[in-house]
Amino acid sequence: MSDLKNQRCEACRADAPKVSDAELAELIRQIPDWTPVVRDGVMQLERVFKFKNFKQALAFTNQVAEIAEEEFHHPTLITEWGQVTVVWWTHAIQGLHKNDFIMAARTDAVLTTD
Ligand SMILES: C[C@H](O)[C@H](O)[C@H]1CNC2=NC(N)=NC(=O)C2=N1
Repeated sequence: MSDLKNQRCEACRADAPKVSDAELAELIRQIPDWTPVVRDGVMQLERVFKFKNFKQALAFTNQVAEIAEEEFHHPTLITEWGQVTVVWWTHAIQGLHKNDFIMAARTDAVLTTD
């Protein structure tokens, strides 16, 4: 199976299944810097990226926004001085889909393509 970061999101329908516990265990190994969190009963993937200042944080935010638009799959982005919190989950299924793991890997790849 190719790396997550080289995969594309699939169109996600409301009846798409959430990842299983076994899939979660396998997929999270490929994005070790991300943490599964549950908020209001919805499982999400979260990572905090640190930067030297607000300008760098904002530039990274915009790069993540670009890939989100490319895949039409969108994160929560909290942009602050020196850090950006990125949270991925699939609203349509109120949980985690493989798309969220692909986008987390694509987010990590933004850092290495500057
Ligand atoms: C209409 C609906 O918002 C769109 O199909 C897309 C937009 N971006 C999205 N992003 C995320 N994370 N989950 C979605 O379910 C989603 N749906």
